[in-house]
Amino acid sequence: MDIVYVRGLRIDTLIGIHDFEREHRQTVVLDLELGYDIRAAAASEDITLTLDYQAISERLFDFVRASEFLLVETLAERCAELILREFSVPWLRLRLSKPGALHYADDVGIVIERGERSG
Ligand SMILES: Nc1nc2c(c(=O)[nH]1)N=C([C@H](O)[C@@H](O)CO)CN2
Repeated sequence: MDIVYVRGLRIDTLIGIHDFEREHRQTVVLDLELGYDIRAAAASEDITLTLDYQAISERLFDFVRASEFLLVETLAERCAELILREFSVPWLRLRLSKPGALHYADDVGIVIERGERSG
């Protein structure tokens, strides 16, 4: 299985468990690895036969900036569900980073894998 990836997708959103986080937007950063067989697209040059990373990025941008979750776990899971459902992706690895969360840490976040990875 080949991988189509997006790295460093920055989106401002409301996320966090503390009161101050419910009033001030923060930046989250998404890194995506999406499993797909890209051979048909490579043979035909037909974008409809692969994953359009621009379409996926723009859809996630709209979803995340409108969200107001408490936990990074919840946002990551909802993003993964959306990609699997709307873009027929069989497998993905998603890293959700919240770089401004802790002033004494460079970055915090979560990495999840969903779906079935074959070949
Ligand atoms: N596993 C998690 N731990 C914490 C989260 C989270 O979303 N998942 N969130 C917070 C706070 O919102 C922090 O990001 C800001 O102070 C703490 N722990």
